[in-house]
Amino acid sequence: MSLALGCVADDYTGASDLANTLTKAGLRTIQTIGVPEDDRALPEADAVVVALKSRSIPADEAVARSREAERWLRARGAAHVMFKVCSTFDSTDAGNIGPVMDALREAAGEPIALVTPAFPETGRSVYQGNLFVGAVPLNESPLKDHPLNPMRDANLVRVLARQSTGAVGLIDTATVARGAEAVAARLDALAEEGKQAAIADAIFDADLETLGRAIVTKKFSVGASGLGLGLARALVADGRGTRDAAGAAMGEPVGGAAACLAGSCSQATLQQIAAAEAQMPVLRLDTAALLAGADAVGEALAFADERLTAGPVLIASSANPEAVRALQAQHGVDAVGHAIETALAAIAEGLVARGVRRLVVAGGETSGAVVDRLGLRAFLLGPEIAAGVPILRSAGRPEPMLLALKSGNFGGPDFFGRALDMMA
Ligand SMILES: Nc1ncnc2c1ncn2[C@@H]1O[C@H](COP(=O)(O)OP(=O)(O)O)[C@@H](O)[C@H]1O
Ligand SMILES: O=C(O)[C@@H](O)C(=O)COP(=O)(O)O
Repeated sequence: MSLALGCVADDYTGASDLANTLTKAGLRTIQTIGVPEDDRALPEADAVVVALKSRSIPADEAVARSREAERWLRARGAAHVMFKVCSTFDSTDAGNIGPVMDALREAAGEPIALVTPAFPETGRSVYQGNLFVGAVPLNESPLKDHPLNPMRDANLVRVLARQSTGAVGLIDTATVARGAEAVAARLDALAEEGKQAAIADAIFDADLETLGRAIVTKKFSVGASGLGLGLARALVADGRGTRDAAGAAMGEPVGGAAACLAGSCSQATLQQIAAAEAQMPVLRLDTAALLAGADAVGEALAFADERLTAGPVLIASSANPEAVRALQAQHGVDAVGHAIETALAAIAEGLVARGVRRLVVAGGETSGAVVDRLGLRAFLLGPEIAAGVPILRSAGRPEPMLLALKSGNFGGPDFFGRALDMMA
């Protein structure tokens, strides 16, 4: 396998989002869960996205896992490795974007890393270093209430500087408008000044194409799906792609029952759960009772047992920001997140034991817990359900499964119904 592009993603939904973008742009892409144990089990690909669950773990562990993934990708020919972070730059001042970026940049031997989370297709744009979510700055968006990493500063030069050991500069929109050579020159100039990272403005896909052309010959970058798009288009223009890569891996229907799980508390997911009430039975977990030791998993599986033969069910822990804060104040942020993720993963395992073969999961950390519990190791890319959310087909499992791992913030109000229709 000689890869045109290698990617290390800090969560599983983010990895499937990026793999979807690369596939649509013309790179045959595989998503692996962690570093694969055996290369021979993987089909030929132009790009591999190694998905890690490293966004909210201690920084030194995130660095170690990311370095291992980067070494694996380089050994398979990836001259450029992109570190995939969230388009809303989800992180805390302790990391993990800064520490992982510092370590991978140094390993690549690059003096400076270009960084941009812009993803115009989903409304994420960067102007003068400030990240906008739709029409509002990041700190005024629903991300200000994220249960694990509330984002309270839209200025990414500042945010990244607090996490990185190096100084951070800016490649502004006027420079990007002058083209790839101007971007490359500005990157060199910032490196000369001693900057080790540069936030790059990008508002439209054309800006990301410029950035992709400017850095495709460098060894390392940091971004969300938009930068993946820019890099993929530059590589395809260079003859490194595959025609008809998109949606090719959907395969035969997998049959079995279908279900949805939601652990995301994002505004988009809360609306999607409300809309799903009209389409399927919905169980809202009693999270206070779960934290107090009640058998929420047993109750959820009993709920599913009574209904699964008639059609899909949705089981959700999701709650509004006030309820999330109240539970966290009582038990602590980490304990709440861990207990709920563990319960949803156990419910997923129970559902699969009951014949579920098509599973939709909302939430990045939640998807990580579920996929790990199910022991899934790699995915092939099927068609796109909504921007940033593809259908995934499990690889290397005797009985294949279809999954959709939805970033909390992605998808329209009808997401769950639409995903189930497309996975039928
Ligand atoms: N009712 C709740 N109260 C507090 N935390 C919750 C609740 N439901 C889920 N969580 C936790 O919130 C976090 C949501 O993160 P994640 O799954 O990554 O969603 P998103 O994709 O929206 O970021 C998880 O750790 C999850 O366990
Ligand atoms: O870039 C994005 O917005 C997504 O790909 C992503 O990383 C999803 O993270 P979650 O919202 O935590 O699922």
